[in-house]
Amino acid sequence: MFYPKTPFLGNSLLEGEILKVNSAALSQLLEWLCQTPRVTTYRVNRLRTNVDTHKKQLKDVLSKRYGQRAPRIYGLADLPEVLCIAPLEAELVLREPDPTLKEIIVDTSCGAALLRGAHIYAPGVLAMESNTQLQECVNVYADLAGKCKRGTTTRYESSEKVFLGVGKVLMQRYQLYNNKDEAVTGIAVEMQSNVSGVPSLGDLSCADALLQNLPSIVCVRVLDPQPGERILDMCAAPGNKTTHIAELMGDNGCVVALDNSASRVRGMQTKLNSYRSIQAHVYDSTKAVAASSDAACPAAPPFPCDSFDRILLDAPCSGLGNRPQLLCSIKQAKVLQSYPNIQRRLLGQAVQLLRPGGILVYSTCSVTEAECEGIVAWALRKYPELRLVDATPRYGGSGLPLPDLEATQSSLLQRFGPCKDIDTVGFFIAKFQKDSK
Ligand SMILES: C[S@@+](CC[C@H](N)C(=O)[O-])C[C@H]1O[C@@H](n2cnc3c(N)ncnc32)[C@H](O)[C@@H]1O
Repeated sequence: MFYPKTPFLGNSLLEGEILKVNSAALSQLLEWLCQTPRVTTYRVNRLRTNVDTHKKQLKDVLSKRYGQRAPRIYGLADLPEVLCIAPLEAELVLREPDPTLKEIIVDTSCGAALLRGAHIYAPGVLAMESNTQLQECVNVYADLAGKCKRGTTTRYESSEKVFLGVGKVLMQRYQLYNNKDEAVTGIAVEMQSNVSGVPSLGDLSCADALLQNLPSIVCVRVLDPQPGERILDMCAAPGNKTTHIAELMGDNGCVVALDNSASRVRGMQTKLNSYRSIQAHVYDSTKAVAASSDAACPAAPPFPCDSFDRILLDAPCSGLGNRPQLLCSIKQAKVLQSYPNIQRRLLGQAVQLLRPGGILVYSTCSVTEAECEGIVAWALRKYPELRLVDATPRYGGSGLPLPDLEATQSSLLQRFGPCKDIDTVGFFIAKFQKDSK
């Protein structure tokens, strides 16, 4: 069965941008990006509930679905708010399509989500064969070639379609494609099983617990927010790290959440409203430093220099760490090359806004040297007042070596990449401290 070994379908120009110095590690990285992280993680909101109570609720859901063979739920030593769901036993993992079933085709981003346990939402369905009935089981494929037209009624033949699993149809063709006036929403196909072995449960996020990638959880732990502090989250939407910051502070202190996308800030507002410590603003963080530093610290941006105890810069990035990537949506090298520029501008503002002795965490869900270690090397050159501190708790590996980053420095960084001990998305975390004056 065909399965990609690179998300770039052999676009060597783009591949060459990813690891320019550590190019020997590239082919392993590309293949790893195409594979699915098999452990599911939820972050429990311990301001609202107890982890054991939530574990029991998850256990009930899994037992109802898988009976005696329900996958294990377990915690992690340094992250008491985390619950992990193990993958299914090997015998329960689907390998081949059932030749008696009809087919549906989904786009590659929908395909990636279903490999991580999601169901299929209506916009992701490209093709459904005629006469497919409600409740009928179908083989689900992703279209890597990008040539399947939305609404196709016949079987889509392509050497670049990838079998992903079997699902039960909840919406028929006319519901998916006949309504030209408004976008169709909701679950179109409920997955029964997939080829990755991640339980197909859909997103069980609720006010008590959030489905979140492990490195994102580790990132906020590395920031180590403390009750009563003033903390800036410079690129906050959809607010998943912001709420974690507030939870670790016991909702006691001030978390300023900025994002330059009005729609994304609107989208996270309801979630943030239940935390009294969080204030969100639509704002361009490349302009977050006030021209004059005379005034007392205002409630809204721009802010005077030295205003924050800790800053999280979870920067806009290429997103190349997301897994699985069946097909990368970035097609041009210049798009990849554009990210370090905005990352440097945001980091420059962060250094000014941080008080002496304060902590700055820089993170990306990317794996390119330029967006990760390259930014750290640049920051250490440009801002002598910054020094690296160990990015703990440590679940990922060290940073990659670069000519202008000493080995002792890269060992303080945390990079989530191909690794035998932990199977998660690609991610990068650097922790800096600003010298006390
Ligand atoms: C990686 S996402 C942040 C994810 C978020 N920290 C979380 O964990 O939920 C990057 C965000 O940066 C925002 N962004 C991009 N440029 C920005 C800018 N100049 N100022 C503020 N936010 C920006 C984007 O709108 C996007 O929401």
